[in-house]
Amino acid sequence: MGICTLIVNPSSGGEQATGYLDLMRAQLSEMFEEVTVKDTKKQGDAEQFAYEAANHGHNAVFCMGGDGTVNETINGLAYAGKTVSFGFVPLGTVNDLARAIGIPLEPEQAIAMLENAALIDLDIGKVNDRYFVSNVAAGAIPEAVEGVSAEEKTKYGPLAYFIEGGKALAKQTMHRFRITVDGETFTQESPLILIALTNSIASFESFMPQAKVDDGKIRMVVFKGFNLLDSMKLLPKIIRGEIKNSDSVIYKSFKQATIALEDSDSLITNVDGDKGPSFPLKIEILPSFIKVYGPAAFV
Ligand SMILES: Nc1ncnc2c1ncn2[C@@H]1O[C@H](COP(=O)(O)OP(=O)(O)OP(=O)(O)O)[C@@H](O)[C@H]1O
Repeated sequence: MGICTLIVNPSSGGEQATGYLDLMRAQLSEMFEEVTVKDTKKQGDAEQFAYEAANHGHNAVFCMGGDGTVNETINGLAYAGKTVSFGFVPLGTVNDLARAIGIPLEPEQAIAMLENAALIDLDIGKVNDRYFVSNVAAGAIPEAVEGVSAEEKTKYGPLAYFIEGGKALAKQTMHRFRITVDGETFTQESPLILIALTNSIASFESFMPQAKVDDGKIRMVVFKGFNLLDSMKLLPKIIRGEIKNSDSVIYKSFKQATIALEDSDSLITNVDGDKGPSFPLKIEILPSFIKVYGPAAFV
């Protein structure tokens, strides 16, 4: 049966984690001989706990938290470089990876799903020295998202990001990027670059419908500068999942890319919802890097 660690972020998703702990522990006890529970206290704890669990021979690491906790746990496992399965109960505001795999967003159902779960191959990405499971963004929206407080997230959910993101895009702060994707180089002025591993970005499940979690590819959307008319045309395309066909963006799918900033060196990036590394960015795919517990129907 093996042994596992359960990492709990008590602060995530409006502090619900502790309320589901007993249920989760009971479920994991059915699946593993021994369950070690670790509570995070601050940034970096989930990564450290996952790293240690992998190095101490645990067969699986689970976490309960938002996208930040999922990202940290994956980073810990990736740095440990051991074959360890991963599972999670989504408790955040956005939960892009859960949406991508079809893990129920209702915590009790996500826990119950583990009873008959399948292990699903998951690609992960690497941006500079950080790993990611869902997305990397650079430009106006990440700058704005940095300003979204925990209170706003709890109050408005994903809408908080859209309100701030919309305000930022309206300001149209453009940057000049030099981008190389799989050996092809181009430059483009853009207010926003989005890099996606999953179909769901910032909880928008139809953003990139063609993205599969194990297709060995990363997608990049470089927005060109746009006026009000362009954005009115773009929005229905985003909603219908057809953004790649829009004249207002450059769309690429790739395995490896570099993105340099030509006009300044201090643009904020966002990786899986939290602050990411600085430019230049080197991005690559690690195909089917880890196995994640997901609904059997997904396979
Ligand atoms: N005990 C704690 N108290 C306060 N903050 C914590 C604690 N443990 C971890 N953290 C912080 O919480 C961050 C991650 O939060 P997480 O993303 O999991 O939840 P969330 O913010 O509710 O979800 P989302 O990112 O989807 O909005 C970590 O990066 C860490 O900085």
